[in-house]
Amino acid sequence: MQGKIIRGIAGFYYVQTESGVYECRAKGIFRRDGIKPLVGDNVELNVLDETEHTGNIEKLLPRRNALIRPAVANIDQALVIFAAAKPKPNLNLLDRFLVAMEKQSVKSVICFNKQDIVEKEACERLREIYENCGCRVLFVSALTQEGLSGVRAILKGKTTAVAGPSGVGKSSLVNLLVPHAQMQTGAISEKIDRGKHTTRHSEILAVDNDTFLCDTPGFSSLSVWDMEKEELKEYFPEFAPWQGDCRFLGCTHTHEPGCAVKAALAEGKISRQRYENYLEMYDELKNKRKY
Ligand SMILES: Nc1nc2c(ncn2[C@@H]2O[C@H](COP(=O)(O)OP(=O)(O)OP(=O)(O)O)[C@@H](O)[C@H]2O)c(=O)[nH]1
Ligand SMILES: [Zn+2]
Repeated sequence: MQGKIIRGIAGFYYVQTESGVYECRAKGIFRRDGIKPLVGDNVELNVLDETEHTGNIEKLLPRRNALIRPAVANIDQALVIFAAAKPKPNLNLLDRFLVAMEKQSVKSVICFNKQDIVEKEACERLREIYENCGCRVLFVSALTQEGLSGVRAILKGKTTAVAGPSGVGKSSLVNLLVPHAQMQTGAISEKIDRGKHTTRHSEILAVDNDTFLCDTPGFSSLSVWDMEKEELKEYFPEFAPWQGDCRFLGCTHTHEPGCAVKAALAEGKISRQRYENYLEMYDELKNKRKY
């Protein structure tokens, strides 16, 4: 039987199949291939006990991708949720997340929640900042449910990593998108009490048979990346149209004369907010060996 690992905890993997969730071990896989199964992996499993719903994972099916942070396989896209206000969106944090996803070749969709408590102008401002960043930008309200059908359409048929800082309404949105979310996680936690005391791992919620949401904890630990400072500019898609016009090959767009990215910035073609966050991250990467 085939299924998808939706949760991994204390050596057990919970595999969603057509006939429900199976609690599995994966000893053979690790011994044979040295690969640790990830949440999101599609697997071939062998049922051990049909009434107990236990099994053994026999084989990992080929992975499309495997993210390091969050540790999850076969992600199609990321939905990054911030509040348009309350809390005021930390755009520096948002840009860090977008960079982390770009680096892992995963497209992000930006979702600003709490649309109901902000003026239209505030939304427009946010839209302008992110209009050229290569991501779709959605405005929603978990309170009024405005914009929710747009989110549903984007999720349909895909496995989406959902991320966002605390207090932005992530749980409220996930509960609307997956009405049985509480039940899905509750049922598993009940079976394995220890789960409550171990560190939180990524877990996947089934919206329907081919639509999955992956709740990704650890959002604030995005400060150190494994990259050279020269690489960072690749992850700001709005720089791409101008990169080739800089005077110097390998221009970092920070201090060089004849920089076409800075010229585009001066003309308002690149968002100042985004550019400043680029500079800040660049400095951080430049200084990282000092720490
Ligand atoms: N006005 C307004 N308030 C909202 C909306 N969505 C959520 N809230 C409120 O914002 C607060 C935080 O919502 P949660 O869903 O718990 O947020 P969270 O992001 O899951 O936060 P953590 O549990 O800390 O991770 C709650 O008081 C919600 O009622 C919204 O669309 N509009
Ligand atoms: Zn340049």
